[in-house]
Amino acid sequence: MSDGRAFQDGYPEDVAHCYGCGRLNEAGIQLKSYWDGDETVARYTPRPEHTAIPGYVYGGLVASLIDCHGTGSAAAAGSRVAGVDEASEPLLRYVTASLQVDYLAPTPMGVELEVRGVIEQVKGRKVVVEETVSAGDAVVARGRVVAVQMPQTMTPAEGPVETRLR
Ligand SMILES: CCCCCCCC(=O)SCCNC(=O)CCNC(=O)[C@H](O)C(C)(C)COP(=O)(O)OP(=O)(O)OC[C@H]1O[C@@H](n2cnc3c(N)ncnc32)[C@H](O)[C@@H]1OP(=O)(O)O
Repeated sequence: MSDGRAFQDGYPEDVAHCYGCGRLNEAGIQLKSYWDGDETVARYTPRPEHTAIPGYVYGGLVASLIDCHGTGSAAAAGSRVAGVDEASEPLLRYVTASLQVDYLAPTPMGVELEVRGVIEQVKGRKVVVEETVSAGDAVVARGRVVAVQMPQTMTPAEGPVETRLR
C-alpha cells in the first residue's frame, strides 16, 4: 500500500461528512483508501454494531465499504486524469450513481476486511470501479460502482456540522 494521504483525506472540508468515508463524521466508518500500484485498497475491521447474524457482518456495511471505496477510488482516478496534485490539492468530488453488490460468502466478524478496486473506466464525469472484499484468503463480496462528479446543484447544506449530522 502506498504511503501518503488517503483519498478521503483529500476531500474538501464541506463534503467530508459522509457516513462511510467522511473524516469529519465521528460516528461514521471513516474509510481510508490508497493506491496500491494501479489498484486501490482500503482495510477496515467491522465493529460489534455491524453485526448481522452473531459472528457475521451486516451486508449493508459490506455495501458501504464498496460504495465509499468506489467513490474514493473514482475521486483519485478522476483527479489524476484531470491533473490534480493528489498529494496536496483537494480531490474532485464524486457521488454514487450506481452500486452493485454480490455477496459470495458469509463475512466473519473479528477479521480485518480488505477492499480492492480496479479502475475500469474514466470517461468524462464518470468513473467505473470494480471491487472485491476479502476476509483473509476468502473473497466474500464483489461490487461495482459507477461514480459521477457531484452535480453543481448538490450543494452542501449550510450550518454547523453537528446540525447537518442530526
Ligand atoms: C464528495 C464526497 C462524497 C462522498 C460520497 C459517498 C458516496 C455517497 O453516498 S453519494 C450519495 C448517494 N448518491 C447520490 O445521492 C447521487 C444522486 N444522483 C445524482 O445526483 C445524479 O443522478 C448523478 C450525479 C449520479 C448523475 O447525474 P447526471 O448529471 O444526470 O449524469 P449524466 O450526465 O446523465 O450521466 C453521466 C454518466 O454517468 C452515467 N450514469 C448516470 N447515472 C447512472 C446510473 N444510475 N447507473 C449507471 N450509469 C449512470 C451515464 O450513463 C453517463 O455515462 P456516459 O457518459 O457513458 O453516457
